[in-house]
Amino acid sequence: MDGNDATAQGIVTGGHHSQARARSRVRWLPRPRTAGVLLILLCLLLLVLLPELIWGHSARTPAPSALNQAPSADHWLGTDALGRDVLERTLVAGRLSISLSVLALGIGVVSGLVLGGLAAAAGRRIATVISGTIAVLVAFPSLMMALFLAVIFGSGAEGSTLAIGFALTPYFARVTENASRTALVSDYVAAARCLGVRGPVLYARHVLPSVSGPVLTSASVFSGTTLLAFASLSFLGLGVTDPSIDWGSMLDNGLGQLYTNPALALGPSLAIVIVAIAFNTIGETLTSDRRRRRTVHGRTAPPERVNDNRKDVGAGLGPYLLRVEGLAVEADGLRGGNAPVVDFGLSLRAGERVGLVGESGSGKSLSIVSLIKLDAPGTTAHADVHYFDGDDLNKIRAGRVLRKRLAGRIGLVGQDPMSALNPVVGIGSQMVEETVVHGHRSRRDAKRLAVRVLEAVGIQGAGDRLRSRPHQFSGGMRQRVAIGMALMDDPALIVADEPTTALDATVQLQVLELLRKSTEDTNAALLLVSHDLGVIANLCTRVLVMYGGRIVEELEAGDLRRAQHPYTRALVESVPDLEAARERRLNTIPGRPPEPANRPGGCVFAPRCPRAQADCVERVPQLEQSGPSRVACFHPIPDGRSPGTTLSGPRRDGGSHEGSSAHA
Ligand SMILES: Nc1ncnc2c1ncn2[C@@H]1O[C@H](COP(=O)(O)OP(=O)(O)OP(=O)(O)O)[C@@H](O)[C@H]1O
Repeated sequence: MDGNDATAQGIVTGGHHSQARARSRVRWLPRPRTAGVLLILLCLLLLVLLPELIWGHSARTPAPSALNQAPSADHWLGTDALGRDVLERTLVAGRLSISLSVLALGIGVVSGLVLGGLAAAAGRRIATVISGTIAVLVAFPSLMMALFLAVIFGSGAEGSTLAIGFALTPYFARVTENASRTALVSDYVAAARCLGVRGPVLYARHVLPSVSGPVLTSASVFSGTTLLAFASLSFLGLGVTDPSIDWGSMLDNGLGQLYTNPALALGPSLAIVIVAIAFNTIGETLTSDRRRRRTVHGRTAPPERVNDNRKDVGAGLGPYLLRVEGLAVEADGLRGGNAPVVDFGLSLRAGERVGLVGESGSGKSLSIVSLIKLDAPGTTAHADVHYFDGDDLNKIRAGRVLRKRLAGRIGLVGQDPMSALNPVVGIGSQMVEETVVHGHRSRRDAKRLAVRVLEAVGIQGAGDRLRSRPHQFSGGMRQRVAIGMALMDDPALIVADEPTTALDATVQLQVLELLRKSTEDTNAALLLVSHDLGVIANLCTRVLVMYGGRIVEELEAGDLRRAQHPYTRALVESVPDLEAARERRLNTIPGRPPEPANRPGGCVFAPRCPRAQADCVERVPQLEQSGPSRVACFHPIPDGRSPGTTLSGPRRDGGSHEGSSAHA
């Protein structure tokens, strides 16, 4: 083990306290970016309120003594054909331009919420019609739609506001529909339904709070577009008309004299660009704040994002981060019941750590790569329900669009850090490249971040190690680097596929602690695949047990010793226990899991199961609630009892008799 490895845990833990102190010191200071946005909002507000009060009259009153003057000390942007100061008019026009944009945005948001909510919650036929209509309307460019509607609603401030507002409706409806569908399949909505909450009340109380985040984020992003749409309509003579002024109508006037008095068009053009950038900056900040949580990089997050998934579960707040139902992975020639993965389902909340365990060949790897839309070669995956972080992945076109959408939101930590890192490229370049390619940061920022991440994962002298190649690190350090790489973009989900298999026992512990700390710091969810039940029990709160391509049991990690499925129990009893009597023989499970093509009918585990009975070979048991767990077994072990029959007992089928290690 490397010195770095030996001390890394201490560094990480020690750093925690000093970070906490630093955090408490700066808790009440707004981040520079937030302060910048507040400043922008204040400026916009002043722009809406003050110029009208100060120059409202003079900006509209002709001044025959100063017609068409060029920019000067008295008139910074010159005067127009009636002698009015262009700068004053530009500032006064801001009131209508900004307030009408906000109003149109409000119309778009409210109508989108209603339409999208109906598309998600109405009966199947109505929902299909509304959803289809939204899909068609979204396909139209919003400006074309606004032009079309402006003809219907008429020109002028009112008509153009309604036209632009309703032109935005389909976009907000689409966002609302997607977010509502995610919320509607959540457990807390099911629980509310059980309590008799229905209809609009259910929607307002339990669905709307989940929808409001993405809708508000979209609204801020669309605000820039709305402003430009107003300018375009006024420019075309369909928007604000004399004596009122907005930037679009000023542009309309200015363009006629572009060659004789260019400042006339320059004023409103600059104003549109500056305010559109301001709106988009606000939108971007909201978007990134929503995605980004407090991280090991030292950036901060809202206090409510601090890891506390129990609070989340208890209060039923927020939708799942990841929800998959009916996932099947088919390989060439292996379909239906013989597909490598059949009917896999998983719901994961932000900050939650879930373990996936099962013997080799049970389908763990295929399931997780399909969960994150990285289909293994030669296989195809499809799921009935597949939501991630507010996105319905079934609705996003596979390929580049999907990849771009998921970029940086999922961090993958593989088994072998050597194969995860390019051996001929310095680790700094690899870390920087990923995040720059995702378009999330400039190269310089990414480099600074890489140093902070490496420090956080316990690499000493991180700045100097950026140029080091993977072979210059020990195995444990390489895995730390791989974890650091996965954390670079602040992912919402970390998927770790047997991350400690290639490491020795002491380094394993440090890497697991690092994963725990990283997920706690960032509130990222963790899906951990491991053969080692001890690892899973130590790190995860919930465990999914796979066998023969299916989930056979889902239980709390603390309940593993009371597992009800004979397979899970056999796995648990095969783990050495320091408290158990030394003479106690460890269990082994006879035989080995069948290949997908040779799976028996009925319960796949039946041929190796000491509790199997006639019905087990006739039907496939489905995952059903049994006490606190969900079990797919016709004859589960009653809570607290031992399986009754030795698991290394005689076999019932003609399959292989080579005893497989009972370790998963
Ligand atoms: N491309 C493929 N085509 C056909 N069968 C496949 C393909 N990939 C995997 N399989 C089969 O699917 C089953 C599940 O494989 P998977 O790699 O998901 O298992 P696993 O539980 O992750 O095993 P391990 O723990 O050894 O990684 C295996 O029997 C494997 O042989």
